[in-house]
Amino acid sequence: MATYSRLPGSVALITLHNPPVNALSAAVRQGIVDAVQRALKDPKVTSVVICGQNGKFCGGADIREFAGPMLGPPLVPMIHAIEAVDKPVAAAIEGVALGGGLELALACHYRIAHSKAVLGLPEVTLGLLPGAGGSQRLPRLIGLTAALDLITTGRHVSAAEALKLGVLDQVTDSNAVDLAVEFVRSVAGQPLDSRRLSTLPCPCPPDVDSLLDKVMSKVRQRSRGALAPVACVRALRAAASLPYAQGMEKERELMATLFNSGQARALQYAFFSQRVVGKWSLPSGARWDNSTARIISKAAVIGLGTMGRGIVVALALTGISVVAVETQEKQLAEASRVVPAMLQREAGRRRLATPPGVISFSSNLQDVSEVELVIEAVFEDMSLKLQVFKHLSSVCRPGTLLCSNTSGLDIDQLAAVTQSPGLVVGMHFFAPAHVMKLLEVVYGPRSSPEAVATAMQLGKRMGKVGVAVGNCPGFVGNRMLKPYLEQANFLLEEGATPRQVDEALEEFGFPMGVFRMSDLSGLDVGWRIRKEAGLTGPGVESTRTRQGRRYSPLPDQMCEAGRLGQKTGKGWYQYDGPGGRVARSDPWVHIFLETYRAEHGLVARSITLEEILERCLYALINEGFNILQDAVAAGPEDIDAIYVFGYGWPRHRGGPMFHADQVGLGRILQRLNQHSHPDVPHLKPSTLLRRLVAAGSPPVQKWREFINKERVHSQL
Ligand SMILES: CCC/C=C/C(=O)SCCNC(=O)CCNC(=O)[C@H](O)C(C)(C)COP(=O)([O-])OP(=O)([O-])OC[C@H]1O[C@@H](n2cnc3c(N)ncnc32)[C@H](O)[C@@H]1OP(=O)([O-])[O-]
Repeated sequence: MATYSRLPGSVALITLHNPPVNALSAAVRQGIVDAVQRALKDPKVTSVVICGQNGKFCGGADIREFAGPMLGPPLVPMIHAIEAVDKPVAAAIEGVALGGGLELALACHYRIAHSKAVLGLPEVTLGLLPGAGGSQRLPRLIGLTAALDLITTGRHVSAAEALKLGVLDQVTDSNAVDLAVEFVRSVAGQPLDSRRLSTLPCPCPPDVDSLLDKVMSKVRQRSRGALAPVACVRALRAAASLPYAQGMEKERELMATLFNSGQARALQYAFFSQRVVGKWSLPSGARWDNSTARIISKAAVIGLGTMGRGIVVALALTGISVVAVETQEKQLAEASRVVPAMLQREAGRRRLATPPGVISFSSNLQDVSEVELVIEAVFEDMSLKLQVFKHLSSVCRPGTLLCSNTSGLDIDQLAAVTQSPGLVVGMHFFAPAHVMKLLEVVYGPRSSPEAVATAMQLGKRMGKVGVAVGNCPGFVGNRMLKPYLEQANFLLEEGATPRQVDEALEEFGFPMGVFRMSDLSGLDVGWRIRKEAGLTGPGVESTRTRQGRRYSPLPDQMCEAGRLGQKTGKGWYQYDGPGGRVARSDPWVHIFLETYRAEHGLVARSITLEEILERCLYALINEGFNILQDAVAAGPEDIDAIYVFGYGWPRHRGGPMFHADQVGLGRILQRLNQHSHPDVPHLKPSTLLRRLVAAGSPPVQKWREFINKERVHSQL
């Protein structure tokens, strides 16, 4: 709702009440409509201030209402009515003015904000556009070029930047509501025509068409099939070329198309998934709201390879003092040189004046004795990690949390060699660790709630999306990746080319197909893991069935030929040289594949794009169902957040489990059955998938409840 009060000196104060962010729910909209009417009718009122309760102006339209029928007064006429008021109206912005919240402020005649406020039109990130006049008013206020940037990226801006752009009239370090009240009193009675943004022309650069074309091609390239950024550019083209009323008509038309698109539903689901994963729970009953996190101020990182360096930077950026340890002198010297520069660069990118944390470098493990938390990031080798954990357990003071950045090794085994297994968790970062948003927090059967809470809290401080997952080989992300990679290799055996597979996946929306990705991360990473698993290496017979399952030796043979990817200038593609980035098809690979097929008596067949997507994606999704069944992930949102934030799954497709829901569980089951083969266990449909289909394929939002019920009745 919204409350109305009259302050001394003829100012009406309208306060939005809808915790936690005063979203514009039906009740709030009704409250605003009523309060504005009251202010208009009251002859003693000469000016109006709109603010939000509890230091938050407004977080925009109530996203939860999007799923149901539209109730209450619509937003657009409400906003028009505010602009039309003939008494000065000011928005007093504290906390946030986002989406519909900023659109509400743009309808006001003046905008005054607290210096810590954050503003933006992030609708594009929810698959929408600023459809309450924002796409038409903002460019009229700050010019087309700046509006294109804000609206197509959805980025949040600080009050200082908003003031510079011209979004705000004043910024204060003290109380924004008090200042706004004082301000509107001072302008009462003054003409308002020039303050009504809908009446102003849109300031455009002379080469407006070429600017719009350039931005359109940039958003198409960046967003790979996402509809909303394209619609945003179209709405801004209308603002630049049409009178306001016609621009609004275009905005309405575009919004209607977006609103009913599957992409908007997927992006809104992704928004809520990101919040659901913060409310973690463990099978023991420990949860985010009954476990206490420790506040870490001093940490250590062991191992300064690529991952370790990124983790040091991520920690230092939060203001934590970091002891960075590397026992190899050459690597230590290089890290001491590179890490401070990385930190400076990242601090600059985040607009921090100075990097807040202090880093000390050491080659001596003894130097970590005083820290509160250690993150081990040494080479992915179990015996080495066990040695490090044993050593840490004796060097660190009692109570120190010991974390491993392993990408899939057994956390419980590491915990077992320490004196306090309860204080051991996995903190699986993604490269580059100071940039990528995902953090898998891996708990073993003995990890304490405090250790999980601390790792999750630390992840949040670092700006990560932390997802608590159970301990199993590969955890969630890499466990699901395995069948996906496997299918991609099988497709090559059967007649596809790396480019064909990659193009299908890139068209689906991944920033990079599986083979380009593999070239980027290095083919030797998987090779080492397969050697450790006894799947390849000296003495292993070169057959296409290993350990009782279909196996493709193709990637091993690539490594044996020295083709390790970008770092060697050759992999599934060829590059200009070692470290080259531009992938070109390589005739060598085609001959290699033909020779391989001939040797194994395989006849290449033509493979459709549909088959490529089905085999790669449904194998991955099927493993997701197994993961839910095994309770390694608490719900589909956890898996989807992992894939969206760590594995390049297109956000406008919600995540693999959301995608399965959209495609239809019955169809996924039927296609898995069709592609299934006795020696490819990953394609054998999971029991959970079968049970969901048998239960009538409930929507993804109901799966958590379904799984819990099935578990109680021991059906899973
Ligand atoms: C014609 C239409 C045109 C207009 C379209 C729009 O305006 S589209 C909208 C454009 N606006 C946006 O895109 C802004 C979206 N919101 C945000 O970006 C952030 O929430 C924040 C920066 C406002 C606060 O960050 P923070 O880290 O301090 O907190 P937090 O993120 O953890 O959220 C706390 C709780 O609030 C909930 N909730 C939040 N916003 C909304 C909402 N609009 N609605 C409903 N609920 C919302 C959130 O789910 C969570 O609930 P839970 O889990 O406790 O039950």
